[in-house]
Amino acid sequence: MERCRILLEAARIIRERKDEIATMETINNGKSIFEARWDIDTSWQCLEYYAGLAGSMAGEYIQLPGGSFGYTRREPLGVCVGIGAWNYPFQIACWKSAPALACGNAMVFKPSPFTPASVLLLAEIYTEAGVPPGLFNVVQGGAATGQLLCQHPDVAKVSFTGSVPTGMKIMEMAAKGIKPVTLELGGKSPLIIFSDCDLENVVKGAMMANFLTQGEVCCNGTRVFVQREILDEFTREVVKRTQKIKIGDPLLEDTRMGPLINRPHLERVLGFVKLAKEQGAKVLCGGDIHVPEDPKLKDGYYMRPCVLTNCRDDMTCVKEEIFGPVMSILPFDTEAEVLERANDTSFGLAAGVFTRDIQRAHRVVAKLQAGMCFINNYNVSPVELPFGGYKKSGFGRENGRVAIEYYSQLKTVCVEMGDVESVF
Ligand SMILES: NC(=O)C1=CN([C@@H]2O[C@H](COP(=O)(O)OP(=O)(O)OC[C@H]3O[C@@H](n4cnc5c(N)ncnc54)[C@H](O)[C@@H]3O)[C@@H](O)[C@H]2O)C=CC1
Repeated sequence: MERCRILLEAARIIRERKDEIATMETINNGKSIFEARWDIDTSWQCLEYYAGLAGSMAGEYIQLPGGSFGYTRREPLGVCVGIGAWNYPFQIACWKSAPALACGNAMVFKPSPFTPASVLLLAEIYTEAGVPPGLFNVVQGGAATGQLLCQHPDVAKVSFTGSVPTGMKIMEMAAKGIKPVTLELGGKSPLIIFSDCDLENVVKGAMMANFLTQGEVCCNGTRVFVQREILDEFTREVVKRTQKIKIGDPLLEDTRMGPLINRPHLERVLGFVKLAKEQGAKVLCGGDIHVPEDPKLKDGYYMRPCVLTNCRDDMTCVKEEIFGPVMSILPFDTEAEVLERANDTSFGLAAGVFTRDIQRAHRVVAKLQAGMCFINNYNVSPVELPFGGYKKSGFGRENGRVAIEYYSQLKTVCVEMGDVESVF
């Protein structure tokens, strides 16, 4: 209950300082202030959720013959390391630290060197809320710092959010110390749109699945499979709305897309668009640099969100994670065909299906190889629901009740009520 009270107080302070934290996050990452406020909301909600669970963690009592019994205790792991990506800096730190602290662990958190700032506010807030000194710590640095943390003999667990190649390295390092890991890695998720869908909702869903945080979202549904009957109508509408996205100074209220994280990443994303064209895709809009009218923004890493058509499943833009605002539209005819194509990837983070046919919706998600499936929506992230991947998108879960299992260990106690029966 003490952990609960402190986490609730931290959640209250985050709510109170929401605008300040969101502004810091926008400067940190480049996402629009509008979106940054959403991130801060899911952050304090996460603290509230685990505050609620902190006081209710319990073991099991198991009866054994002869009056003997066993019971289990859920115990903390010790010092947990959190390593974050740059796309949701504050939110990632909350999604990792809230269950870690609720379970009685300490956490050392290392943000991405591209977004070092906002997590310091979280550390300040935890201290103000009453988290004892040393229980939540921020260490700045890049890969070398991350490696030292993973290899440290006093570290009991590593929770990582980032790319697949780094995830592999983390797992290797953790293996040497037999440490459990949670890996939240990348994706190339399918969004399947059947012709019986509600078109207005589907267009909104496809935009949400592709263009939040400049498209730098791990669970984005970037392979948009559209049933052929509605292909033209959907494409027309999605292009029209994509062209209307307001790009510019992310601190302005009406901006919906800010700059990408840095120049090398912008060039990488533009490189994917160039390669897509060379491989035969057609750019229906965007995919090039955007220079805002405001002269002080002229060197910013802005690009216009891109919709690609004429795509094939073997193209690089359809196979690899771009991590930028690039949507690939892929026509399909039948349910069986689209399921096979949707699952034909080494990733498995998320998937979405839009249809008015309730039986089909559940039949399709049951067959999708993805840890997070959406029916008739996309990229909503209630903290009550577990989130995490299948296949190369990682394992372990964040959020939801199940995350408790990833930040605690189970002790079994066997109690004898009779005499010891010995064979000796
Ligand atoms: N599944 C998920 O929940 C999410 C996944 N991602 C994935 O993350 C990627 C983009 O984020 P990045 O920051 O570029 O990923 P990254 O893998 O380069 O870096 C992530 C973090 O790991 C650290 N790091 C890098 N090398 C390390 C090493 N050898 N040992 C220990 N730590 C190391 C970095 O400093 C950073 O803090 C994308 O591929 C995206 O899909 C991003 C956000 C959420």
